[in-house]
Amino acid sequence: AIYEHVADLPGLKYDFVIVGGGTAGLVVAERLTENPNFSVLVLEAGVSNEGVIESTIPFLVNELLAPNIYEWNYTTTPQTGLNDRSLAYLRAHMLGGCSSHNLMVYTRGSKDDFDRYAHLTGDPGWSWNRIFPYFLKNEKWTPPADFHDTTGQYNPLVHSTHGMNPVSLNGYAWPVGPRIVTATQQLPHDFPFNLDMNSGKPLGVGWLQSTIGGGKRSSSASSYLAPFISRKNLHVLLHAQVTRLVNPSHTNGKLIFGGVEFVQPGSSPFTAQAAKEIILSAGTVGTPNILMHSGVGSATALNALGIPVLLDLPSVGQNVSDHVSVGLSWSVNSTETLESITQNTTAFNEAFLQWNQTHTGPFVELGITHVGYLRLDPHSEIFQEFPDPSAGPNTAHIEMIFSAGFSRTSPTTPRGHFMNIGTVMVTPISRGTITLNSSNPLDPPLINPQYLTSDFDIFVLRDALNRAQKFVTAPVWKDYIIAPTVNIANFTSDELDQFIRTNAGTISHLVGSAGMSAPSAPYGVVNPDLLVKGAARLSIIDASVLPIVPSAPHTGRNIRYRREGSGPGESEVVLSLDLQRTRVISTITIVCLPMSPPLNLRPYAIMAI
Ligand SMILES: Cc1cc2nc3c(=O)[nH]c(=O)nc-3n(C[C@H](O)[C@H](O)[C@H](O)COP(=O)(O)OP(=O)(O)OC[C@H]3O[C@@H](n4cnc5c(N)ncnc54)[C@H](O)[C@@H]3O)c2cc1C
Repeated sequence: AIYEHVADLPGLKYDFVIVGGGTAGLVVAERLTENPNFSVLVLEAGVSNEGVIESTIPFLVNELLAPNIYEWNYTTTPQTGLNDRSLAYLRAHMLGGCSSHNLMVYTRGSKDDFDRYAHLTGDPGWSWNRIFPYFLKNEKWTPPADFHDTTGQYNPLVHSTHGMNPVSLNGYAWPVGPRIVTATQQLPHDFPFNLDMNSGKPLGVGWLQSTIGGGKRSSSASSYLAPFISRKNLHVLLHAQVTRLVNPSHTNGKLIFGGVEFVQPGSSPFTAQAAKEIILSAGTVGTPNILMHSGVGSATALNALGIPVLLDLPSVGQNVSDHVSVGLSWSVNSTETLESITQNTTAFNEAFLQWNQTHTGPFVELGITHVGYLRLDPHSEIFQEFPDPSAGPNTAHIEMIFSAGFSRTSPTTPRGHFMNIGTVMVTPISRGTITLNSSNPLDPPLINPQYLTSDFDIFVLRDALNRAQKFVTAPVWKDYIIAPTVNIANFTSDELDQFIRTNAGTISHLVGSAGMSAPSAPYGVVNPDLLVKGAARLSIIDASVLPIVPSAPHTGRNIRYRREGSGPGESEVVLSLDLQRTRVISTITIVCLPMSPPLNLRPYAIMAI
């Protein structure tokens, strides 16, 4: 059952208390309560997703991505890499978490990404092959809303029709879609067509797959909570903001928390008890925030704020990474673009009516038709300076998101009809932090992703924009594209950098603030079984445990590394040596490496050279 007021709960003693009813939290709540002997309480700070039409109708999601009650309404610290701009940092404040308001792009990442997690943690359970059955268990492949023939648009062999969360190809045919496929045929070397980017080998351009079924959003709330809400052993309390973990004790040298403290609006704190385990799933921002307010984090930082230190884990809140994006658009010689709806009230109302009546029409999706994954040129000069941070040769540095126009309109959106290519840097070297601003757990933490503070990251975005321009040179665009909205073709490299730093944003994929590492690693927050290091009966299950953001590839074959220096917490220098290990190609300084996983796996493997 879902409760609004703590007084309505039958009690506050459960086997498991799950902190955060978001993307991950509700999945684990469902799995645990399959066992009728387990009782589970989910504490969610936000509101219900029920009846929130903007969360159900895919096309309307943008309405949720503005300051409102469905949002934590965070802002990053000023970002030096973005010319000191602060960005809104979107985090859902509702059941289902970010799966209730994200852009529903369904990409699993590459085989390399998961194999790197396995290697980093020493746990083969994280490898692609071992995770793959869980993709299938999660995914319920569903026909698109328009029931079009999907032959040649995906590979059925890597999908499942028996999972929990409906996934589908686009259910509305924007005319730009087939043209994008033609462009891949005309420029096959640069933009090969990929039948299915969710096969573990995402390189190329393929048809978008979305967490949408029957024209409606699939979220953890719709797929993992709603069908099971009548389970007697599953209780969800809304408007319950967890402030800290309390009642600490020690058993066998391990820290155990006896309770979870939370508040409801205007209330004094309550404490829920977990007989078996406390499971943190408050997300990449929320989870480290709760840990630090509970005395788990860097002793130095906690002491400075007067928070009693219970467990010195310096990696808490460190090592965060994210995907940074910047887009280009072109006016087009067609009226069948997203603007035909977003800039026309009558058409908008008709589309709304059509969705309401039949769950068909343009509202069943976002107008993103394809996604592309590309690698930098292996001979690119940037690899003289930086080791390749991608997870391997099947992994992209660049993601491209192709849309049938502007999905959002603002006063600055030009009027007319457009095609958009969003480019995303998906293998960042920049690393940032989530830290506390005060000792009050109700104060928002400081979110500092340090976007574009590595020259590698800005290089990737420069390259990505050039690729986007290359894409529109395919003959298929001759009678379609009229002109770019911003012509960057003659920009100098410095001008291009300025364009990026002034316009780049985030696509809200922050990870790493409670990263997993091998049990023996001198950094990390959780072990590969997701139990917190140095604690018992406390686990973390959300995106904060991913030590490196999955990209959705690698030229470093010829590079070897050696570490110099490095005491815990110090910065260290990584030398890049040539294949014969006789010549230093470059050096990079990695700050806090002892608390972070290496940017590239191989340095650790061959550290001893
Ligand atoms: C706008 C946007 C677009 C995105 N687009 C995509 C996409 O297209 N495809 C994709 O794969 N990924 C996308 N992502 C990323 C993806 O949605 C997230 O990485 C993922 O949902 C994170 O899941 P999580 O379980 O870690 O955290 P969340 O889903 O954020 O869950 C955390 C939950 O904990 C709750 N919580 C936090 N603090 C507390 C507290 N103190 N007490 C109680 N409850 C608390 C929150 O309210 C929330 O419900 C997008 C994200 C955003 C924001």
